[in-house]
Amino acid sequence: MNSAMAIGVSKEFGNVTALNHIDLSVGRGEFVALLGPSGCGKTTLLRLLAGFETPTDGEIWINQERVADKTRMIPPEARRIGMVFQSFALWPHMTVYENVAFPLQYQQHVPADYRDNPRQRVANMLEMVGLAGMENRYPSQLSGGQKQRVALARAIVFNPNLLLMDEPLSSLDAELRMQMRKEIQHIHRELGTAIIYVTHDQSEALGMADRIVVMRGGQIEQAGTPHAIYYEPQSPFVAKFVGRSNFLQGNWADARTFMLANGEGTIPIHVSRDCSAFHAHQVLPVRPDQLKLRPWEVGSGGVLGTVRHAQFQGREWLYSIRVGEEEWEVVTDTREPFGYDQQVEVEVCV
Ligand SMILES: Nc1ncnc2c1ncn2[C@@H]1O[C@H](COP(=O)(O)OP(=O)(O)OP(=O)(O)O)[C@@H](O)[C@H]1O
Repeated sequence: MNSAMAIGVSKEFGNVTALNHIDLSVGRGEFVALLGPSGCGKTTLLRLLAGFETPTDGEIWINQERVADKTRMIPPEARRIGMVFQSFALWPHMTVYENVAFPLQYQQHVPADYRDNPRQRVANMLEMVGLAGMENRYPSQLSGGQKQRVALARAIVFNPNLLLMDEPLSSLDAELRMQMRKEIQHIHRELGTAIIYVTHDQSEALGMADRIVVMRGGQIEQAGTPHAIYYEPQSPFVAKFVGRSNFLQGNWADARTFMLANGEGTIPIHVSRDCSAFHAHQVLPVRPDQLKLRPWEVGSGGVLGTVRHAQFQGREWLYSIRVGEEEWEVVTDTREPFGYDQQVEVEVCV
């Protein structure tokens, strides 16, 4: 069962192709993050799902119903979806109560009990987002974090099947963002509502989503679990865009053996995952935490590196290691730090 589907969806604005044949399916209760650089089409896809735009081609399905194609369009209020935007979009002349209760009047699929007892329902929602008792305040009397909680309560009050969130935390400060992430996860667990969450912040996507859809130039570049996106990127773009990557230079001897160019000779690296997307580039993508350091021992036959920079980060050390002509980034939790110019053996664990 799906909460939302885009089938072959394209969207053109004049001669700009914002989306190019997108296929996306979001399961019941699934938390999907749309991640990608500015202009890749994330917001356009969300607006098509919401019903603010019509696709140029393809179909949109919400809750097993075809809600849009190039000839027909079911309006947003009939789609049973809640929405939260970066800008909060609260009505300034309405109290918190009136803002949150509003969808109970204008949405088309509202359980009768909520429509008949809006006070109780709004109070429950405000409690869920940590704003119990604030019904009579106006938006101008709230902090940024509180406004976004009101927007969240308003988005979920009518029991939507799908929640669309467009960069909901990007106007909040760093500490509040971390706190709100937990609250969004909590709400997701409590309600079991499917969420499609647009962000260009990879740590939000990695930290919260069940599945990440990485977009680029109006297309889906890769979709998968946060773990798969991070450790099994299928293109140089994903390897660079999500987290940091070293691209080790060498040659692919076969599908699982990368011959690392190391000074005069080569060192074979056995790779346990599919890296076929990188064969043509003759590189091996390696995360900074997939490299391990040891003091160098003559005759070890390993990869020789020299420490160029070392930064203490609290729980871990961040190193730049010179290997031949390249500089690799390494993150380790080694207790005994390595010093500047020290020779180390670098183990590649992929
Ligand atoms: N109403 C519009 N008219 C013309 N072009 C548009 C319109 N809306 C979006 N675009 C273009 O479509 C492309 C995708 O835009 P979109 O807003 O979906 O990207 P995004 O990934 O959400 O970017 P950001 O992270 O900066 O918000 C961009 O090239 C944008 O300029």
